[in-house]
Amino acid sequence: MAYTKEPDQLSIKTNVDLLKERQTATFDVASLTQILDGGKAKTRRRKQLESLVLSDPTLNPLDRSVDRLELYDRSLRKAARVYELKVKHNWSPEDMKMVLRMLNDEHALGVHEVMFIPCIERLGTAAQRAKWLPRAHTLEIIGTYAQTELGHGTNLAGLETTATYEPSSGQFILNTPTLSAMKWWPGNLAKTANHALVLAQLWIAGKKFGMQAFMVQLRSLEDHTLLPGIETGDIGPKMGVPYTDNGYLILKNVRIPRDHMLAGFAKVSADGQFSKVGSDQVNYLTMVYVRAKIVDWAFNGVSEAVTIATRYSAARRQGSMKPGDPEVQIMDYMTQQYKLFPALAAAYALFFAKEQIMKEYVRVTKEIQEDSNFKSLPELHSQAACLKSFSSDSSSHLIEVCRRACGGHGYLISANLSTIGVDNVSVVTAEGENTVMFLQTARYLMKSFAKSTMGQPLPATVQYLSRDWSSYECPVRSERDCLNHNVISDIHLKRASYLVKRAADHLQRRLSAGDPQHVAWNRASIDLVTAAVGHAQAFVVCNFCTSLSQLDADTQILEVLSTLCSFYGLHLIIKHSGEFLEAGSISGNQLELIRRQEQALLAVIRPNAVALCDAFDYHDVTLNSALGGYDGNVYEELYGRAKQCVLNKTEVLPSYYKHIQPLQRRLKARL
Ligand SMILES: CCCCCCCC/C=C\CCCCCCCCCCCCCCCC(=O)SCCNC(=O)CCNC(=O)[C@H](O)C(C)(C)COP(=O)(O)OP(=O)(O)OC[C@H]1O[C@@H](n2cnc3c(N)ncnc32)[C@H](O)[C@@H]1OP(=O)(O)O
Ligand SMILES: Cc1cc2nc3c(=O)[nH]c(=O)nc-3n(C[C@H](O)[C@H](O)[C@H](O)COP(=O)(O)OP(=O)(O)OC[C@H]3O[C@@H](n4cnc5c(N)ncnc54)[C@H](O)[C@@H]3O)c2cc1C
Repeated sequence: MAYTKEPDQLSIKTNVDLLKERQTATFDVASLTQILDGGKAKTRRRKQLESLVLSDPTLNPLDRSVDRLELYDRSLRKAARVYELKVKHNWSPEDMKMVLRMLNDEHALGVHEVMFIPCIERLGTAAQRAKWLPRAHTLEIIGTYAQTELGHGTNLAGLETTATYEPSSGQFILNTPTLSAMKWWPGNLAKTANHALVLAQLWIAGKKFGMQAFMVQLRSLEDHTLLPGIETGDIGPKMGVPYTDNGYLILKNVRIPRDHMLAGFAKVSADGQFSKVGSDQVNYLTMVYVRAKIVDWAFNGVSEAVTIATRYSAARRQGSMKPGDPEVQIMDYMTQQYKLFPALAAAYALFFAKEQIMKEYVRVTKEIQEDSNFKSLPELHSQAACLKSFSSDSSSHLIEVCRRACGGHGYLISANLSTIGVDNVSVVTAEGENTVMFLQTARYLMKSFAKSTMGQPLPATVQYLSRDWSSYECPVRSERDCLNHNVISDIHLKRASYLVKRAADHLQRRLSAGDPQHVAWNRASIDLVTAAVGHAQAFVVCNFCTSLSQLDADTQILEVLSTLCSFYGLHLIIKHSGEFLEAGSISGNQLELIRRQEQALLAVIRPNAVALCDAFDYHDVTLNSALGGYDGNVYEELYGRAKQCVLNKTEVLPSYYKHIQPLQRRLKARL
């Protein structure tokens, strides 16, 4: 099977059409891969890890169509193996990131890795970090992040789990007071974790002090049995991520010591005095981190899906343009290019967006942790919220477009597009439901807009709101003008600024009509979400342009990416043309020029499409797709995998002897 081979060794057998596609590339794929990896040394390191990890028999992906228990067992086996290798080879956090990405079909310990550990790192004191992190890194303690409850996920103020401080014993007593207060959803909670960071309302002497994070041991470290007062279980099968044991948790008078409240920013003294440093929202920092990570996962999802669909579209021939002519590669159809290339462009746009938001996250958390400076937190929250939502909305849509672009074969599990899609769609809801997150950004935009009208300075991401747009005139006069990145950026910023003002005006109109603030907010919320989406798109497009202007790459790579960037910006304008026209960003004539240029760019992108996917450098094992292998031998692969299907294990199945043969005999006997 091709998925056990090194892609580099496959060129002799490669599908001829794919080979030709690679010959038309105008840039050096390996150099672009190095840029995407963050440098030559990182590519080399990733390749080293790849040959170690992906040739490991325990970690080799298998068909997913097995039962839940087997899936859980297999993914835990893989996770255990990853940790064994991590300790053996002393992998750095950067190495772990690469390994998780190459094994992206299963993350049995995902919440431990992505939420539990980061939460201790961000919200714990130095002593707490020293106490728990080494044990977490060696899996002596396996943790979950238990925040969401049956009754409340979005509205954190509504969480009902209580942690009541008792000065006489110096302990917190944790309780689940109602059915709706039971924790519901946390990954790794049901069966895997032996500890949980439980987010609960802190009560001291009858007074509530808001949500805090408490370290609670759930299971014995000897035999993994549940401790007294703890009830957990799995919440049942889900649409995707079947390998994760998302769980429920009921706490009955569970006592923990005072130093088990994460106290980096809030403390309870022995006699029950509560004190805090900086913003209340600092407890939400782990969520900001995961939202930034989700931009990265969205990038992974789209880049994988588009690699599969593009290679398949090069290898697949069906129909001819002119009757009697040989059949064409399906990628020759313009409509097919119009499915694939927006996804390809979005993948690169999201790559640069995730780089930027992660950089900001590191900068701002450093300011918070080292200088107790919370100044940039609101802007970071606003950006993480809208980018999380925009990227996961885009990836869910585009992965499905890629699946459909593969016709009937795209519907097979062996194409792996359904799995990539259904896993990816979970992050539309997880870590802050997208509409709710867009509304958080809108809240920041409304405040920023108000500041701009008062002439106050604004942070970088919203500075465009302070610009005087009254003299703006879109300079597009020809199709060629449409390629200019400054022009494209301005068109997007003008539209975003209009949508923010439109939402602010709506809000003000409601308030002037006498609506209380919360009523006005709800009535204006559709426009508010639209404004946040426009803001996110403008950011992603401008950031793509700026990132390219700063990129250290050869001219061929810059040229190809520049085309892709223009296409992405123009495509979004076409998709939301009504808003751009209404905003006065462009005129009707300019819209027509943009449409022509957008479509003309498909032919410019086409020769590099396969190479741009190759540059993501996904190993065949990681893609695990019969349609998306590097060698493009799609039919051999489909047939090979079909032969492995459990129904094909015997020529005649026992079910035939059980159900059909006796019936046939009975029916025949009646005649
Ligand atoms: C899920 C499976 C993933 C599969 C991935 C598939 C793809 C894989 C591909 C590649 C893989 C690569 C390897 C990766 C390995 C993967 C492992 C996966 C495992 C981990 C997955 C974990 C995912 C999910 C986990 C969770 O869901 S945890 C729970 C998350 N919960 C939420 O997000 C709750 C949402 N609600 C809120 O955030 C808030 O309550 C609210 C809605 C923002 C409202 O806040 P509040 O009640 O305080 O009210 P407001 O009045 O609105 O706000 C008051 C002020 O506070 C400001 N604010 C709010 N939030 C924040 C914040 N976070 N930071 C800073 N400031 C904040 C707000 O702006 C207000 O400010 P003001 O100045 O205006 O007053
Ligand atoms: C795969 C997966 C993994 C998860 N992992 C974890 C985990 O590890 N730990 C954990 O604690 N949680 C986890 N969760 C829970 C997740 O964080 C919540 O489901 C999520 O935050 C959404 O909250 P909710 O379910 O309460 O949705 P709701 O808030 O009930 O959303 C339902 C609808 O109501 C709308 N809505 C709600 N509030 C508003 C508002 N204020 N304004 C406008 N519209 C609104 C939403 O837009 C949505 O359309 C996970 C969820 C999933 C799906």
